[in-house]
Amino acid sequence: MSSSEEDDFADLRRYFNETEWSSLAKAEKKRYRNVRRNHRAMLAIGLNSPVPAFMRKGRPQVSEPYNSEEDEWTPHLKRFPPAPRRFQSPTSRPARIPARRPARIPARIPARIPARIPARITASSQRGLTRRPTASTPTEQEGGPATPTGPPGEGHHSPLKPTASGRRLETQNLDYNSYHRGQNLRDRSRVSYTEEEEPKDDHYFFCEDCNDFFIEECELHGPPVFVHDTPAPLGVPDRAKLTLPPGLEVRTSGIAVAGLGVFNHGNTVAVGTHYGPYEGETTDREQAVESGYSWLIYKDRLLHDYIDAKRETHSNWMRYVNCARNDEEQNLVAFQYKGGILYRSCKPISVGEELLVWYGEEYARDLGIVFDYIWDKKSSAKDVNESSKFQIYSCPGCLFSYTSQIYLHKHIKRCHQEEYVRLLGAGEIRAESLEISSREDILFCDQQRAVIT
Ligand SMILES: C[S@@+](CC[C@H](N)C(=O)[O-])C[C@H]1O[C@@H](n2cnc3c(N)ncnc32)[C@H](O)[C@@H]1O
Repeated sequence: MSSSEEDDFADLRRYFNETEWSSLAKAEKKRYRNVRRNHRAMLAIGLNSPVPAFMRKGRPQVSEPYNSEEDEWTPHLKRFPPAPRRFQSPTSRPARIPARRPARIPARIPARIPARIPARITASSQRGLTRRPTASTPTEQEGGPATPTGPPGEGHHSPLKPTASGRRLETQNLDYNSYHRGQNLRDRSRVSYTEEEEPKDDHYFFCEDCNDFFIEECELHGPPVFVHDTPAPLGVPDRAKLTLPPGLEVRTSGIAVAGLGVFNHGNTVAVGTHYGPYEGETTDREQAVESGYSWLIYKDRLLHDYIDAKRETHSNWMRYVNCARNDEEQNLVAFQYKGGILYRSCKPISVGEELLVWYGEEYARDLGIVFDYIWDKKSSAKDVNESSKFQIYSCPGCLFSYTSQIYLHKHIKRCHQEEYVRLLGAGEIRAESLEISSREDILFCDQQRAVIT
């Protein structure tokens, strides 16, 4: 890059003033350009890429040059939470899936899951952390370090981990422990950091248009739009339905086996519309795991609550929102805001369309929810009528279900040997079509036997 190109920072003018820019070394300027280019490239191909710290609005102005390790952690930059995660295609997961463990609670949550408890409990991906210089002595609680030696937060979690706000605590700890600071050969003063929970790490909204966080209002699009619940006294029968905001209704879901769901019957819901908070009773882990209606709410790194909407008398309409089975279907994102769970529309929701949020892969799996493993754009469920055409093929031996019979048969072949042999004998399965390719994401269940290939 020529020096005039280097000095022309029009592309990065949003993020630096002239003084800051001129104080940067050539390599640092190049690096910021690369970071921005990579971030955009990842977004362009549909990957979840947290907005690099220097590109976030509201970053504090600095009086010294930016640290070139900013992408990992820059002490003088305030850290902002990573972008909320969206539906993650099951095909992006490793082919082999751990057997189901009944005690797991999904953090219905992407980690914010909007992280769910392996039964719909998840951690908030909208978590940001700051650190302050101090000595660090790791202590253990819930299997994780109280004062992790490495930085958590954005940019360091695998984008393939399940959670939009639904990351599991174990995953977080793993990330802390496995984090290694990049080597920097340049002179710099070294300090050791103890992690300090940024007190307002769930005080951010996210603008779907700018792909950026904001606190009170987005610079370009203003304050967040909220649709409020209809007030209803706590404890009255059917309270959850009474709280439905105007324009929404509860009726049989377009997903064949899902029970009730929430539909838009008012005007088209614009992108960036907020609902919530999710209402329910604070409960313990055991009950949350059993419920099917709980979210995990992070209070700080080590403490969390479980909010359970099982009782219709003590919850709101959000308990009826079902889980999207694929990217196309998802029109709501769950995230943690000020200690509660909000849903935000991530695409326009037409009249007649069902509201569908992503619970987090693990939680959904624990609930036996069907994913579209062989998602075909041509037959995508764009509306309720189409989605109700889905044929569900359920495994007689476990909870897993598929939208393709051949995938169900492959699952039976893999996990339920006796049933497989029986179906073969009865002529209900034809062995020749059941080769399992390494690219196929066939679920293992806890009744898994020998793998027959
Ligand atoms: C939070 S509740 C949603 C409301 C629920 N449908 C009802 O009638 O009360 C979660 C439960 O709905 C069902 N569910 C949600 N999404 C589903 C999906 N995509 N496929 C199948 N069942 C689903 C599961 O039984 C799950 O335990």
